[in-house]
Amino acid sequence: MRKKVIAGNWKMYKTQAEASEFLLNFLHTLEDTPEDREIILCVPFTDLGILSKSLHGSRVQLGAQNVHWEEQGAYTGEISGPMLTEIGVRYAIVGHSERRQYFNETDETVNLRLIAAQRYGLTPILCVGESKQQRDAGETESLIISQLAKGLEDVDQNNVIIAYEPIWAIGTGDTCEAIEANRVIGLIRSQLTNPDVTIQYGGSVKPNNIDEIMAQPEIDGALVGGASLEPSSFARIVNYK
Ligand SMILES: O=C(CO)COP(=O)(O)O
Repeated sequence: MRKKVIAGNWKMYKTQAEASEFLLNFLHTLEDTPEDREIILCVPFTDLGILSKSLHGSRVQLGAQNVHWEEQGAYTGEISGPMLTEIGVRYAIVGHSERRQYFNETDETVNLRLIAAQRYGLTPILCVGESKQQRDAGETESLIISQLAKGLEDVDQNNVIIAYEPIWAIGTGDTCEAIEANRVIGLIRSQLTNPDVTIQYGGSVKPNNIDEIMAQPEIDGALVGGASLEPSSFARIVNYK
């Protein structure tokens, strides 16, 4: 059975005070959440310490939004795997389209980060997905196959999550049709050596579309941006039917 995983990606939102306030209003909503699903919050680096303490003993796991490939070194602005695992972080998003677009992340650096995440005991969440221009040009399939081949080289597929995030659906309210997301995720699965990898959909996931998304046979979870910032909307998503 593939694991169901709902992850929030807070991006560059929430101070420590705001993060604590979120938890006050969120954790009690998990009382009746079915055991079959895992819940992750991927938060800014500055929130990790305080959330690690507050989430101790809860069923919510902690994730970072990036991780460097070296254990330590002269890499201003970066963070290493051991720095994350030391404070209880279990997951790290790698290769998010915002990193690829604004911070020059390439398939090669994404691959290095994935391998390092695993080496230091983290489970990486690899993001792949096409732009509107690439979709309109009919390049979706070839792009995703290429991102997977390069990103997953020498990566252990027993310890990775993949998120299909079409760039045109991120932050736009323009969700990919559930059936189309299911088709692309099926394509992703066909490229893997381990068919049991958890594959999420991300891009304008909201309380009003999560049930349809999670009803698709290939989709094992969601990577949620904007709707994970508000306790009640993230609670509704986590408690999908
Ligand atoms: O980028 C995303 C999650 O990583 C998706 O963001 P939104 O849910 O805000 O569209």
